[in-house]
Amino acid sequence: MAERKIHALLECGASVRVVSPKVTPLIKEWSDEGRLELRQRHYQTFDLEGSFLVFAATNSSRVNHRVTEDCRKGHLAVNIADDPSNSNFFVPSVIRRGKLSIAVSTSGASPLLAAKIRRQLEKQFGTEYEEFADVLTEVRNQVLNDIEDIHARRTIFKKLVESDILELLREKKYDQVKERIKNAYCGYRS
Ligand SMILES: C[C@@]1(CC(=O)O)C2=NC(=C\c3[nH]c(c(CCC(=O)O)c3CC(=O)O)Cc3[nH]c(c(CC(=O)O)c3CCC(=O)O)/C=C3\N/C(=C\2)[C@@H](CCC(=O)O)[C@]3(C)CC(=O)O)/[C@H]1CCC(=O)O
Ligand SMILES: NC(=O)c1ccc[n+]([C@@H]2O[C@H](COP(=O)([O-])OP(=O)(O)OC[C@H]3O[C@@H](n4cnc5c(N)ncnc54)[C@H](O)[C@@H]3O)[C@@H](O)[C@H]2O)c1
Repeated sequence: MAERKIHALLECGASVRVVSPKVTPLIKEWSDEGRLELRQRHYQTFDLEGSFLVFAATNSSRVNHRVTEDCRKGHLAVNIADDPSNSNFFVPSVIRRGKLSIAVSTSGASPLLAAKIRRQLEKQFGTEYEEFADVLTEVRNQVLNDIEDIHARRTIFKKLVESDILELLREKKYDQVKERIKNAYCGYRS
């Protein structure tokens, strides 16, 4: 379980500290590669020093409870593997498409349901959304720079989001994408 959470944290660029007498081969590999800090021993309160998010993920509810109490005293956000009702945050099931993230949470009711909905959404939101978000970023920066009227900007953004650019990206018709962007701008550029 810790391995999965660590993987997600590393993917997000977090700096990770692991405290455990035993670790999986993959966690050991990440440690050897210098991708995380490994303290290969039992948990001590001072392991929390400098932390922002804490995951109490041992197989001992006594130890998890102790970590939770230490976090409360230190005002740290803690996720408890075997006691969701006492966690102060849950990890959602996430789809990432570049700058776009879609998170699904059942507030602890059923992680399997969250994962099922994630798989359904993955089909609906394909990899073209990554390109779409990149195109929108570029155009939005241009519009923010070129057009002062906030209502005009909103009209342009609405036109772009509701255009067929997404389908065009899916079909790799990049010339037509440029055309749509030009059209959205039409009449506004000073
Ligand atoms: C979304 C995801 C993210 C992630 O962890 O990366 C996630 N769990 C995932 C998978 C998963 N977890 C479990 C199974 C086995 C089937 C089952 O038991 O249902 C599977 C399925 C699998 O392995 O495929 C077991 C399990 N999970 C929790 C408990 C404790 C309890 O409920 O008491 C137990 C029982 C342990 C035991 O048996 O002792 C608790 C939590 N798990 C959460 C998140 C939080 C609520 C999220 C929400 O409801 O939205 C919460 C509350 C705390 C947290 O961890 O933040 C990820 C799917 C990623 C994806 O595929 O997209
Ligand atoms: N939230 C979730 O998604 C989820 C999923 C599966 C399991 N769980 C829960 O997570 C917990 C862990 O499950 P697992 O399958 O990863 O167990 P596991 O036995 O594979 O791993 C437990 C780890 O805790 C370490 N540990 C034990 N005592 C420790 C201490 N005092 N200090 C530091 N580390 C210590 C062990 O060395 C081991 O590496 C269980 O309570 C389980 O119910 C939660």
